[in-house]
Amino acid sequence: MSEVNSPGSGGRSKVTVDDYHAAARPLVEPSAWDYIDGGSGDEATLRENLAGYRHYRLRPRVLVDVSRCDMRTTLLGSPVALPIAVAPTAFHGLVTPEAELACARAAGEVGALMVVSTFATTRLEDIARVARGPLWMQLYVFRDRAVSEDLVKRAEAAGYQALVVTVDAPVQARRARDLRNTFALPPGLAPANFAEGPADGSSTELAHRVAGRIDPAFTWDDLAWLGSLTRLPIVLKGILTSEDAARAAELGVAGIVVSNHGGRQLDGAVTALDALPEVVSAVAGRCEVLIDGGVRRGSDAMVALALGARAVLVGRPVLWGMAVSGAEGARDVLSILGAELETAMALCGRPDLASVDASLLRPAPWRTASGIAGDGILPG
Ligand SMILES: Cc1cc2nc3c(=O)[nH]c(=O)nc-3n(C[C@H](O)[C@H](O)[C@H](O)COP(=O)(O)O)c2cc1C
Ligand SMILES: O=C(O)C(=O)c1ccccc1
Repeated sequence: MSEVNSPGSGGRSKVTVDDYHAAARPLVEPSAWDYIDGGSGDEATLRENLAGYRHYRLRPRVLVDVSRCDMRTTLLGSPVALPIAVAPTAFHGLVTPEAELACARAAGEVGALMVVSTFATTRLEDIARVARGPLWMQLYVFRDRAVSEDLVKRAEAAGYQALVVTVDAPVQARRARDLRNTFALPPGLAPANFAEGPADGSSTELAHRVAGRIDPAFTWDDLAWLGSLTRLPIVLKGILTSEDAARAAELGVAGIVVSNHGGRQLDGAVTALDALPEVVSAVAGRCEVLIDGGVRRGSDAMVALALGARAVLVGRPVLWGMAVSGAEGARDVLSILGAELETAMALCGRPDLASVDASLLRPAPWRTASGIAGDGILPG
């Protein structure tokens, strides 16, 4: 039983990821809350990311021995206890003083992979020191290539096992909440991985100052340069089409994260869940395919796995957990998702990840009837 139980309440107060969402809100400074919770444009894609998981119904099989459900897998060769990983999110210091160290400890305790953001508020070496599970380093490629090169070398030296290059943010989207709030990091908080400190806590319009250093001219042709810097496998995060997925696979990337950046970049973009089948089919097993955006239940993760994802990443929920109770809260959020996935697999008669396949799903009836998607929505 978790320590996050409030004493005398007669039970656990937070048993779902949404419970953490509600509990975190009053604990986070309002402009930081908007930065975390918000999206771009009309936030249509942000909403769709959640709604998209309701487009499927489950086809449970029964009389299968589910006395033990095995959620273990590997991600680019690293063993993990569950196919649910921590997405890279900037500035963990906004939600807990232990910042990324809390997150790394939580991921380690549950045996999950953590992807560390370029804009972490803790040095990547310090995160590696407390980590007990695999770490991947998320990379933005900057106009000043020497800054990115330094990050790559340091990540490799510190034992990170892959580079996750984010490709859906050549420019920062307009996020109305942040613009209205003139969102800035509080004094004393800054990205920790740049020697020269690209933004100090007192700067206004932080996102633009920091994101303005990202090189909008970075293209496919530059990936060879990146590959020449490192022996780490390269994962591209933010792919949403079969065309780009095929191109990535041809270039030999090790993985793809199908993602619309949690509805924070291109508003109106397809959901990652909708894009997943075409990406899986285009790469045809040549690289690993992960997905993120809107996973709030273990059963959501199961749907993504059934559509061909090897793992899902979760972003905001981990931040909510940390806002409530640091490492303990993040661990509880990941544990809740793991327990829900395990239960869903058992109730579907799928005792291991290999048995979580497209036969588990059918489109929700309204979705077929409305003609939004009928034939061809499911792979195979
Ligand atoms: C507060 C916040 C900061 C983020 N920072 C980064 C980042 O630095 N690099 C990156 O590639 N993605 C970043 N993302 C996107 C996440 O990696 C992920 O794609 C998204 O949060 C997944 O959606 P979810 O929050 O619904 O799980 C960020 C997301 C949030 C919410
Ligand atoms: O906020 C984000 O989603 C993000 O990816 C980002 C981009 C630049 C600086 C900090 C975070």
